[in-house]
Amino acid sequence: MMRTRPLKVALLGCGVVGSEVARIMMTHADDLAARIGAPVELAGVAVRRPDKVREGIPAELITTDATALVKRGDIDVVVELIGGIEPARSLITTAFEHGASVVSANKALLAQDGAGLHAIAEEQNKDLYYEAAVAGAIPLIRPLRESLAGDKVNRVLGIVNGTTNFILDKMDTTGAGYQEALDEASALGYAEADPTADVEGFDAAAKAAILAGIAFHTRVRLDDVYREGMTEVTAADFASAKGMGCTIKLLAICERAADGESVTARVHPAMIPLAHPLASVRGAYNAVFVESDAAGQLMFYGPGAGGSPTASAVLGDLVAVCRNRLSGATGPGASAYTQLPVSPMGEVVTRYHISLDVADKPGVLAQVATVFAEHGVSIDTVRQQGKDGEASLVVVTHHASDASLNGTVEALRNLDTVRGVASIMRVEGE
Ligand SMILES: NC(=O)c1ccc[n+]([C@@H]2O[C@H](COP(=O)([O-])OP(=O)(O)OC[C@H]3O[C@@H](n4cnc5c(N)ncnc54)[C@H](O)[C@@H]3O)[C@@H](O)[C@H]2O)c1
Ligand SMILES: N[C@@H](CCO)C(=O)O
Ligand code: NA
Repeated sequence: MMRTRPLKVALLGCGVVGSEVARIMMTHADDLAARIGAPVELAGVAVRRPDKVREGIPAELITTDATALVKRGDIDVVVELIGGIEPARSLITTAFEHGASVVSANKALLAQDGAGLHAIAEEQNKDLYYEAAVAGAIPLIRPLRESLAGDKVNRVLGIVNGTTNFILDKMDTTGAGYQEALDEASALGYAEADPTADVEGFDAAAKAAILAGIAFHTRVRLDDVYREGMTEVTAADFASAKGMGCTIKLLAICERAADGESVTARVHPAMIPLAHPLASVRGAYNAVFVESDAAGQLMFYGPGAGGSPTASAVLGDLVAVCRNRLSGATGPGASAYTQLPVSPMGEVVTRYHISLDVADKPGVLAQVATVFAEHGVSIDTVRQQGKDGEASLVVVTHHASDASLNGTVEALRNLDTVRGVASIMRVEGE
């Protein structure tokens, strides 16, 4: 039976995502009410610029006082779409303290203080949902938190940032320049307010922290995630990748150690074979593989950024939280009981593609090979191309630890015959 008293929703932030959430709430009000079992009413919208025209949103709902809105006491659900750490954190905390549950898309905040926010939500017996925070529209948080709650996840690997995938895809397929592609991603609403978060890998690292925490039932914070952005990836790197039958993607990789005693989480550009499904993830799409004991390998794929796709995930959470309010229940809270340590990047084992500029004279190849051997890094292939007395040497290794690889590269730099290390890139997906 339909309850007639509406559930009241406060929207904080009416930008790319917030405006789409408001639009869908208005245009799909009847369907949402039928699915929830009660009408949902947009009770207030906190904005920074009140004079901006916001089609479809009654002017009397607009306020610049977000704190007063979350303190009203009659709000059932606060939807936080401001982004950033403050005032988002204080507003969410105040919302819980004044009786509301919270839906957020704020990965930066959740990666920094998810545990603290979950603790307050639990204390107040309220929900904290954030499907939109990782991989946009793709259902990923809920499958990990609920569908896979009976399985043991060992690995989560994928593309979790739409902006950088869009840029790398453009650079690879159209030869577009980095800045041109970034400007287009920003105009399309994919990039963060400060796109440094995207291109330097902070956004993907925040998502990796959230995913690793949920997947391995442990606590992983942004600072625990090894991070390299994609600003240094060049057209020459793409040419090298092509030579190897690969392309380059910015990957997030979260792994449980083989002995099960620790985990790692990392974000960096990597070469992947063109035949790998991640190679054909184009534009702002995301794709994530989850590997678990019982299920085996699962792949989640879909739009990873943009107003409308992200709003889809927010609305899904809103419906779930509203249903919980009506039934007097709360959804699953934080699960960090395993308390596994996060190992440093040096312990990660993977393959490497190293491009060196060397002198083209007898014995150089042997010298270089000796350095690899001395550091216990086994070489898979070597390709040499001469150019005017100098040569370019491309070495692809077998699996080795990041620490051994770093030691190798440092020693190579000290060889007189090595003029420079042109690029080092990890090779994944083989
Ligand atoms: N755009 C996407 O594709 C996407 C996807 C997933 C998650 N997210 C996340 O969703 C959130 C919102 O992203 P967005 O793309 O809509 O950003 P946006 O910059 O377009 O919107 C944020 C809005 O919040 C407003 N705002 C800032 N401080 C405020 C305050 N104190 N009170 C009221 N309003 C305030 C800003 O004026 C702006 O309009 C962020 O956490 C972002 O990381 C975005
Ligand atoms: N800026 C983010 C938005 C989605 O989280 C991205 O490009 O993936
Ligand atoms: Na998602």
